[in-house]
Amino acid sequence: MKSELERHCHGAVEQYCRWSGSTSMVVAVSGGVDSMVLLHLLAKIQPELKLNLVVAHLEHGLRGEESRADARLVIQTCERLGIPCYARFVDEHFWQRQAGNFQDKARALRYTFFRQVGTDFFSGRAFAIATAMTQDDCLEKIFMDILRGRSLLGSLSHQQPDTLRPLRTISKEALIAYATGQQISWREDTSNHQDSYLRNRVRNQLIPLLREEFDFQKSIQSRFITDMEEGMTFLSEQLDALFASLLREGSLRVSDLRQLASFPQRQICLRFLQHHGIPPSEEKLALFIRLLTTKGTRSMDAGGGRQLVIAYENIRVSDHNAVAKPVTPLTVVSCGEFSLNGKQLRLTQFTSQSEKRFSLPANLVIFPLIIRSRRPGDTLALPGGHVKLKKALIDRKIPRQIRDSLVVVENRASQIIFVEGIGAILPRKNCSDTLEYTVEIL
Ligand SMILES: Nc1ncnc2c1ncn2[C@@H]1O[C@H](COP(=O)(O)OP(=O)(O)OP(=O)(O)O)[C@@H](O)[C@H]1O
Repeated sequence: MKSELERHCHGAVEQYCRWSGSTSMVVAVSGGVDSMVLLHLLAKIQPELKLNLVVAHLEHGLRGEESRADARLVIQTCERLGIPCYARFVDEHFWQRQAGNFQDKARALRYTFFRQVGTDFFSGRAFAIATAMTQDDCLEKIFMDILRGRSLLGSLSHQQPDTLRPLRTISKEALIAYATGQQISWREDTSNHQDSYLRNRVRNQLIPLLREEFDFQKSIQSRFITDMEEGMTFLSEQLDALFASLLREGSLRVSDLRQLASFPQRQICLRFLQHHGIPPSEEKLALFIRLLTTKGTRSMDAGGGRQLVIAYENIRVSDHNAVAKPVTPLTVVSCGEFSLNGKQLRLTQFTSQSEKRFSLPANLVIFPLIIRSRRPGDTLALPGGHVKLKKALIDRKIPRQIRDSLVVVENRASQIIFVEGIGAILPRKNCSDTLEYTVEIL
């Protein structure tokens, strides 16, 4: 007979697997009661739902013997349950080199590690990260975001679609009762009792004070909170979809952003920075939004040697170093993957069309091909007639700064058959041959 908690977990995980189409999971286990219960619950339902589980534990290296004992408990429990476990031990000196909010840094480090474990263990196949966030954690997060003036979109929406939180409607009290009843061992993090972090002060002082006046169980389950959660999740998904519809070959149009109201405009800018792996900040976002209203070619430093460039009303991110770095000419006699000044060109003998992959008919792929930068006088044979490459790049609104670094592919008959940023150059609309090639810049 399954207990109520087991039934709940089974239902939540089954629903997630059906929705995502994947049964592979990285279970984030800290050794605390919440995640130890999650681990046992998932181990219990593993055979029925055919789950592929791997555990990830990050030892922050800040609580000496205490945190090493947490890691040992997680590793030993996994051995007993027959679940593979990856533990990463962080050197305490690592933290001395880190500036900014420690809790935010630690969280970012944990998620990078969880994703790395999943990518390695599941060899690039889709997987979810399962964490043991509880109802109490949700409430704490909402309070913290309000108090710090942060967007509630993060704490109230179900966040990234690759994250599973089957216990988010369960109280910590219920998890402790389950762990005690099932004799599940867990570790107490003594730093949770120290009030040096805002989160602990919210947990240890603010919440108990409010608990005297309010029934939290009722508040969390209230229509108001569930409406807010569902509303924020819906909004988040809509914004993701809007962003996906506006993004073209990694860039956005200023005119599309200008049409948006201030909230969605900010959210799309935020997603654009995240899409390019640029850590967003209030200052970067403010500058980005200011650039939308100025004229001409403009740019801002995005950090990490990268630049956000707006040219011809097209917004893209470029590498400082890659700007105008010409391609060293290369002659190729077969398909393959070729390194060109920090970029890779892949030429394969199958058809696969997508935003970044371009099909070339076999009658144009006459080896040897020359891969190079543009040259003065380069001309493209297009269905409407011959066009100077320079003009085609201007028409395509490709910024001047990057034109010399674009990859151009020429065949043995001295015909240009591909230009990065433009795509395949086909002289006739329908010039496909039976055998096709695919060219792609990575
Ligand atoms: N050191 C750790 N190693 C592995 N997993 C951890 C670790 N710390 C936290 N977790 C996982 O993250 C869950 C939530 O922990 P906590 O609320 O402290 O972190 P959070 O990152 O702010 O929360 P969330 O990611 O769920 O929004 C834990 O229940 C556990 O599943």
